[in-house]
Amino acid sequence: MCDHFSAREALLLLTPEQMGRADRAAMEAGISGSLLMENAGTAVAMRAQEICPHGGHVLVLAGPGNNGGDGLVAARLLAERGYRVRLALLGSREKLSGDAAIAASRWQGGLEKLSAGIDLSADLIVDALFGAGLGRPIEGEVAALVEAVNACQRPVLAVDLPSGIDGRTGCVRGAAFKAAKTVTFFREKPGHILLPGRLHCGEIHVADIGIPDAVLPDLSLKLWRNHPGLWHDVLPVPDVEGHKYARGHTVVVSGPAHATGAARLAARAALRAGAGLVSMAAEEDAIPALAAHLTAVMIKKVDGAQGLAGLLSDARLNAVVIGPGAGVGQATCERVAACLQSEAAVVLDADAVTSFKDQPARLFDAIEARSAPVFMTPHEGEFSRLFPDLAEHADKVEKTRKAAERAGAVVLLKGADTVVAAPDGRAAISARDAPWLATAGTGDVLAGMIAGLAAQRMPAFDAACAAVWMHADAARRFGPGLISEDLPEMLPAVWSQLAAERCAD
Ligand SMILES: NC(=O)C1=CN([C@@H]2O[C@H](COP(=O)(O)OP(=O)(O)OC[C@H]3O[C@@H](n4cnc5c(N)ncnc54)[C@H](OP(=O)(O)O)[C@@H]3O)[C@@H](O)[C@H]2O)[C@@H](O)CC1
Ligand SMILES: [K+]
Repeated sequence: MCDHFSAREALLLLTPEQMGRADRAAMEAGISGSLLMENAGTAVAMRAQEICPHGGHVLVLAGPGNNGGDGLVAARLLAERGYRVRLALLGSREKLSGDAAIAASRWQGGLEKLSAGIDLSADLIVDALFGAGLGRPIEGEVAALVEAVNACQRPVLAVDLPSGIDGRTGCVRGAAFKAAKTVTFFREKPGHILLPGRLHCGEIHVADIGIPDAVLPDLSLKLWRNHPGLWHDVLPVPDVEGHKYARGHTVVVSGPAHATGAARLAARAALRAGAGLVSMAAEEDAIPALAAHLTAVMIKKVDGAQGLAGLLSDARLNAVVIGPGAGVGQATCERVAACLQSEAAVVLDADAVTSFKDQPARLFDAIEARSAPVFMTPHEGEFSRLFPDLAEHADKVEKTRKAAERAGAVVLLKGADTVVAAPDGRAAISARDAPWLATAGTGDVLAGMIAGLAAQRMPAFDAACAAVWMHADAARRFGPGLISEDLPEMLPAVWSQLAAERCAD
C-alpha cells in the first residue's frame, strides 16, 4: 500500500495567501526567492517547448510583479534555446522590484510596451501578467488585450493561473485568459479546480520549484482535491470471513405511493456501494408499488414518524437516507426528526433539506443533540433555502465550510465542482467532468451511495468524498445517454478499478 500521508499531501490545495506563506517559509529555510523564480521560469519554459515547435515564435506577456518575473525567466531561457521571443511588459522596467527586477536584468532582448493593440502573431502566448497577486478586476486596456488574445486562437500557456482567475475562488475578475495549459508551482490552488476557473486553465501541470514539503504542517491546511488518494485506505473492503451483517444495514425512507422511484434509486445505489443489507421503510400505501419493483431490497412497513422511529431503534440499522421523493412539508420534518433520534448515520437529501427552510435552527439543534454523522446533499437552490445568508458568498469552499460548521453536518454542495465540507473545516473539491450527471435522479443515487458507504462504517468525510468521486466516475464510464438507473450498474467497474489500484500501491 502507498504511503497514505504522502498521497494526501500531494492533493492539498493552497490558497494564494497560503502559497505566499509557503514561499516565505521556504525562503526562511534558506532557499532564495530568486532561485524559486528561476525554477518557476524553467518549468514554464519546459512546457512552452512542448507546445511550440523548436525555433518558433513566442510572445511573453509580463506583469509588474513576480508572475511577470517568472515570465522574464522563461523568456530568457527560451531565447537561449533558439526560440524567437518577444516580450511585452505591463508598466515600466524601472518599477520592477526584488526578484522580478533581477530576472529583468538578465533579459537581453527588447521590451515592448503592453497594450491592447500589440501584434499577437506568435506560435505561443505566455500569460505571465498576474498570478497569486491579482488584487482587483482586470479592466481597460489589459481587459481588451485579454479578450483579443482569447479571440486570436493562439495557444496560451498560463503561468501559475490564467490572469484574471482568482486563485482562491476560481471566479473571473473582470476578464481572464483561456489557457491551453497552466503551469503552477508546488501545489494546485482552489481556483484551478473550482468553476469557472477550471475551464480557463486547460491542462494543469504542477512544478516542483524547490519548496520543501516540510513547510506544509505549519500551514494547517484542510483543503484537498477530491481524489482516491484522499480516502483510498479507508474504503471498505469486504472481509473474506465476513457476512452481510458486518457490512451494515442501510434504510431508505420511501416517498408515498406515487413517488417511490427516487427512494428505489437510492436503495439500489446503497446496495451497489456495498451495504450488506438495504431496507425500504414505507407506508402501507406505497408497498404494492415497491414490492413490484424490489428484489434484494427488503420492505419494512412503517406507520408515520413514530413507526419510523420504532424501526430505527434497532441499532443494527446503521445508516438511513431520507429525502428522495419525500415531499416538502411538516410530515417530512417529523420523519427527519425520527431519523435524527436514532443512532444511525443520516443522509438528508432533497425534500428533507427543503422542508426545513422556515426552521433551519430546529434541524441544526436536532443534529447537535446526536453523535452519529449527518450528511446533507444540497444543490445550490436547496442550499440557498437552508443557508440564505451564505448563498451569495463568492467562495464556494468557504460557504460550504460555514454551512457544515453551522449545521454540524458533512455538507456536499453539489455541482460540476462539488465541494464536500466537514464541521471541523476539512474540505475537498471535485474536478471530475461528468456532464451526463445532469439528469433526473442522479442525486438520489448519490444519497444512497453515501449511506451505503457510511453503513460500512467508513468515516463520514471520507465516505462523502468517495461517494462523490465514484458517482462521477460511474457517469464517465457510461458516458452519453446515461440515465440515473445506469449509475449503480457501473459501480462494480468503479470498485474493480479502485481495488486494482489498491493492490498496485
Ligand atoms: N518568491 C515568490 O513569492 C514566488 C512567486 N512566484 C510567482 O509570483 C507570483 C505572485 O507574485 P506577486 O505576489 O508579485 O503577484 P503578481 O501575481 O505578480 O501580481 C501583482 C502585481 O500585479 C498588479 N496587479 C494585480 N492585480 C491587477 C489588476 N487587476 N490590474 C492591474 N494590475 C494588477 C499589482 O499591482 P498593485 O496592486 O501593487 O498596484 C502587482 O504589481 C505567483 O503567481 C508566481 O507566479 C514564483 O516565482 C515562485 C516564487
Ligand atoms: K498568469
